[in-house]
Amino acid sequence: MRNINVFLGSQSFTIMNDSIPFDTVNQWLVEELPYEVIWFNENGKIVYANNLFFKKLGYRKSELDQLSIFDLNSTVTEEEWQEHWNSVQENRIVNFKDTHRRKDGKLYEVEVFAQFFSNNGKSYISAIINEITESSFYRNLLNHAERLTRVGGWKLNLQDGSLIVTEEALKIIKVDDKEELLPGNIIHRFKNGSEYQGLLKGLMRSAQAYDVVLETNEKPSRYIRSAGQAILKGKKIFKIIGAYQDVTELQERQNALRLYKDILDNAEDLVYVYNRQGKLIHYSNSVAKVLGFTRKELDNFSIYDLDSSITPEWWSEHMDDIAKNKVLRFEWVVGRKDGTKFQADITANHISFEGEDLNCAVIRDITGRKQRESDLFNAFEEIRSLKKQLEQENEYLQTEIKRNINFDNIICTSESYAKVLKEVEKVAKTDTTVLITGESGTGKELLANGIHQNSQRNQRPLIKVNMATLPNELIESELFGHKKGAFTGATAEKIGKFSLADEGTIFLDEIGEMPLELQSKLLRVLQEGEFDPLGSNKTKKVDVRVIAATNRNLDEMVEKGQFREDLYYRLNVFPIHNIPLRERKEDIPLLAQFFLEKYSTKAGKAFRKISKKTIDKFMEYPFPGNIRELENLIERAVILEEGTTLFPGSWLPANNGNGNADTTLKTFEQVQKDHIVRVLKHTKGRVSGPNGAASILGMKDKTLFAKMKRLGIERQTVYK
Ligand SMILES: Nc1ncnc2c1ncn2[C@@H]1O[C@H](COP(=O)(O)OP(=O)(O)OP(=O)(O)O)[C@@H](O)[C@H]1O
Repeated sequence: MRNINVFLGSQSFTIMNDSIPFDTVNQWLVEELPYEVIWFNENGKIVYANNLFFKKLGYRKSELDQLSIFDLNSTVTEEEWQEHWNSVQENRIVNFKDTHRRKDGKLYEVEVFAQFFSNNGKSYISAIINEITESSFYRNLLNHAERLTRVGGWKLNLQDGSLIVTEEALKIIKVDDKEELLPGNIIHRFKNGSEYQGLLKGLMRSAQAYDVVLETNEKPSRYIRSAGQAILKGKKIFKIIGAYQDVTELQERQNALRLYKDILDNAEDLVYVYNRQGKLIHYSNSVAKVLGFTRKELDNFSIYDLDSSITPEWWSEHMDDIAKNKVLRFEWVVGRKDGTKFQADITANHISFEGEDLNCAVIRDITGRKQRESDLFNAFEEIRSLKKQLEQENEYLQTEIKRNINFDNIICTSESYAKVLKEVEKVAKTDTTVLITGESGTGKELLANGIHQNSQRNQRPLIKVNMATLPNELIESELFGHKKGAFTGATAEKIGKFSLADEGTIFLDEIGEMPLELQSKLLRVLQEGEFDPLGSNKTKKVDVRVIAATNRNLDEMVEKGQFREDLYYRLNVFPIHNIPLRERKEDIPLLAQFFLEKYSTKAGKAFRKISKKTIDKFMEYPFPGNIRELENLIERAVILEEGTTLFPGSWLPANNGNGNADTTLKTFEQVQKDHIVRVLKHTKGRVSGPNGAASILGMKDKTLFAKMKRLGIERQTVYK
């Protein structure tokens, strides 16, 4: 058997000459060749044509009998055909270019390889035809594609060392001489040259293909993709071919993408990408780190695995919302694998990627921020409440200052009162509740003040409340405060005196006047240190020292059921009894001198002394209004008299010395009642003002009113 090798450009193939007529395999091969194959006999008649021939020229196979070279080439004469036959017979293979005609008359350029052969005593020409226009078109197309994709090729024949390179390959490597592309030269052009050298060796020695991206040594560097493959002849490596492609732009884009991915992955915020079905299709490293899931778990997760409260309906609406608004921002509680949760701020961005709606959610843990916000809010609330408290304390202190009460000036020379002051000194240092009893004007408030000033609470206020001067219905709100709208007229919130006195002392004057129904509330503060402001369901806690005072007999009131026994015992922990002035008369001269100096200075008078006679008068007088009465008496005298010494005058009480006999027969309350009635008669029923009964009795107006009410004295009746 003799093989005939047919070369077509760079392609080559073999047909087996002895096998005509074909065996099945060979016929199939020729039939399907990508070239037209035609056999002519000596007359130019076509005896065989393959599939491509019929397809290209437009003839049906049944028309083969009528076809000859003259149909294919209308310009050929019979003589020319004969000459051609002879030439092919002589040269065995002839190669030429020609123009052929299709059935529809259209002409096309061809390259023909004609070959002479004989079979069973008959001779034929076999022509293998290739359309030139088509192959040059492909070549052109390839050139364009090479430039477009910046791909250049090379081929190295290992047998003879010959190297073929395309122009684009030279351009990519930026050299003119193709020798520069030889393995020994090219490797120096890349940063990782030794690695590339290894790849080329592997290709040449053991046909190991490669496809890598190399970075050039230039400045700025470029990225060149290099792929190589071996062509084998049997087992022997015969040629190696390869391609270079400049992928700098692509690589830079990829580098940038990698950078973005790195940034995303290492961001503290959690980044998720979900699709419409809720599938988690991308997530940053932080998601696994913060939530505690493994990557394997997350890879198979959907939004429903991460948040069981989400339903498909909700998710679908959420995705619609994001698609409509492009960005949505909201707060959400995010759960971790271990069941713990954190407050998050979520920004959900709509992304349309390859025709799919995606939700890229950036999640920020705002637990710290929330805590700071709440701390700030609480601090603000505290400041607001402290400010209010300070304002009210200030207001209170302002009124106290206006009242001009002497805090430190306790005058004493009597032994009996010195004992009282000793008790005050002892109890002051403790936090014990003190009950000061004694008649009106004996200096109970002064003692309370002394206790507070000498206690550890003296940096905080001493808050005073007089039960007798307050209408019953206001006592509760005055003591415990009220919320806005707690009762008609409560137009604003009011902080009660107990709150104002927090960490300080409260002085509850005339405690005996406290309404029974409120006594339990006071007991609760004394025992638990807590109370509920009017109209509020929020219990307040306070740390207040209580000093109570009364001029009434609480023992008796308890017996009569007018005062709670438990409260009485709670108040009476440390009783201090203030002695009436008539029982410590030795204090009168000193007190009188003290008040003279005080009011003289105030009125701009020259008084320095009190005459012996005046003092004697004082000593005879029982002073039912106690020290306050003495003080008021001197104040009045200083206004009325002139000079440096205070002599007796009309300002002295008229009944001076007379009342003593009667008082022994009557209760003190009765004496008080008689005295008040007498003074009221004297003032013609007037209570207030400089010549009113309160002033003469040395009492505050309100105290006198309260006293009159308690003793059943009616102003009008008295006057009539
Ligand atoms: N020992 C004292 N030295 C100087 N001044 C005194 C003394 N005791 C009382 N006073 C003065 O007498 C006046 C009446 O005192 P205070 O208001 O403390 O009496 P009270 O017992 O609380 O009266 P009431 O029961 O009517 O409220 C005040 O101006 C007070 O300064």
